[in-house]
Amino acid sequence: MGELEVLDDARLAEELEMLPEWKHRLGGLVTVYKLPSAASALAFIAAVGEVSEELVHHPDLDWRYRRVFVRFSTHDAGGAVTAKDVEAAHRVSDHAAALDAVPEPERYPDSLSP
Ligand SMILES: C[C@H](O)[C@H](O)[C@H]1CNC2=NC(N)=NC(=O)C2=N1
Repeated sequence: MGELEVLDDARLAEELEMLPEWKHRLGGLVTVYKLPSAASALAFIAAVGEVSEELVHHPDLDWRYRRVFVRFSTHDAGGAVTAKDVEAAHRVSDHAAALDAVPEPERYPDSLSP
C-alpha cells in the first residue's frame, strides 16, 4: 500500500484494533492523553514534535493543562487516514506510555474543528 493511500474502512478497523488508545473522528485518528503534570504534558508535546519532524507528518495538538488532545490526518490525502497517521499514532502512544499518560480517547470532542 502506498503511504499516502487512504485506508478503507476494513483496513482502518484492523489498524484501530492495534491502536486501542485512538479512535477515528473528523477524518483522522484522535485521542486525548492525561499526563501526571503540566510539565510532563509539555515533555509529551516535545516528543510528539520530534516524531512529527522525523515522519514529516504533523498532528493537530491542543494543550489543556495536564491534557493533550491529538489528531492525525493526512493533508496530502485530502484530510483522510493513511498509513502515515497509523505509524505516527503508534509512535505517539509509545511516548505517552513512557510518560505515564492516561489515554482518554472518549474525551476527544466530535465537534473540534479540523
Ligand atoms: C512538504 C511536506 O512534506 C508536506 O506538506 C507534509 C508536512 N506534514 C504533513 N502532515 C500531515 N498531517 N499531513 C500531510 O499531508 C503533511 N504533509
